[in-house]
Amino acid sequence: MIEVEGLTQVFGDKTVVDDFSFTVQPGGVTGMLGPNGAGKSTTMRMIVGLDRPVRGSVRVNGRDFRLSTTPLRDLGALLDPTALHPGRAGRVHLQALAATNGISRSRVDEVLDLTGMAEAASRRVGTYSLGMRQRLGIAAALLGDPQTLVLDEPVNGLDPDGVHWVRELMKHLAAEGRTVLVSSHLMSEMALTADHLVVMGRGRLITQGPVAEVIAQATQSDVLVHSPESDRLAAALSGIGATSRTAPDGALLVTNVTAAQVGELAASLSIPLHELTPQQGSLEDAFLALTKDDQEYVAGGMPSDATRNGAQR
Ligand SMILES: Nc1ncnc2c1ncn2[C@@H]1O[C@H](COP(=O)(O)OP(=O)(O)OP(=O)(O)O)[C@@H](O)[C@H]1O
Repeated sequence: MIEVEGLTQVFGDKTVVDDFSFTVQPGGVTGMLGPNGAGKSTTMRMIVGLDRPVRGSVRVNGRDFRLSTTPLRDLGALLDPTALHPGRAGRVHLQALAATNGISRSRVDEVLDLTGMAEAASRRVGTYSLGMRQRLGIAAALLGDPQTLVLDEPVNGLDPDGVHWVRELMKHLAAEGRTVLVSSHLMSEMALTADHLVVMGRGRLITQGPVAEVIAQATQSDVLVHSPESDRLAAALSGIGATSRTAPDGALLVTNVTAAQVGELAASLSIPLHELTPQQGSLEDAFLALTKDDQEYVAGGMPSDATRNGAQR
């Protein structure tokens, strides 16, 4: 378990992590989401003890991780895959880590196999692609067979096969009862991988909870209804406080009501239904809604026709 309490970090005159508290439970994958510059990496660096917070505390499995005498066994981290010695072979990098942490050489070969890096292990890290560096970083995080993992953007640079592999690996590690905290900008990936979410913006907690709850809290859920008597149904739905709007194909999109209530109401009035489908927002919808006031880096709109025409002249 990771317990973060009142964590605060200041760089210059900017408070980049601000009284941030959250808990990561074992046995599941917790996704940390936030816009660019929200403070995710800074928070992760403080969790793994690379940076000292100005205020607040972090406990990993009930203890201050910075005092650990077996750090790689307690917590495995992937933070910056580019921060590797370019002249060293991948295997040598892992062997050096293993030697300073009392981990056997055979474990190095195990994690190289596990991450698909065995063949490239004798090549210098400087020749690796970003995806290969990520795999080596994940191999290093797994070296001590740790109870807790902190992974900052682990799928960055990986091909679809690699993304799938990381997803399955994280789920597998969590199913073994480990604690897994992961950040990613890929919402579709997070929706498939995470059980819980911690959403942050401008260094502060926006919300945390199970993925379905976070999505439900931030998005409007509609019920899609197809009926040959949609006008009569819409009138009846309005009588029980639901709001309906008509889609271009004639379907009703109904809010403030469950699919079961729509079905029961239709049955009680003998209104036939051809379709009754609950529709939930996506994690991306929820993320955009939750962080809309906390985006620091907002792109300009698409070039307007006027601009494009002007450019052509
Ligand atoms: N060592 C540092 N010195 C000064 N400012 C820093 C330092 N590290 C991070 N920052 C600033 O802290 C803020 C949070 O950065 P951080 O990298 O933690 O955000 P993030 O949520 O991980 O962003 P991204 O999604 O873009 O990776 C940013 O404004 C960043 O410029």
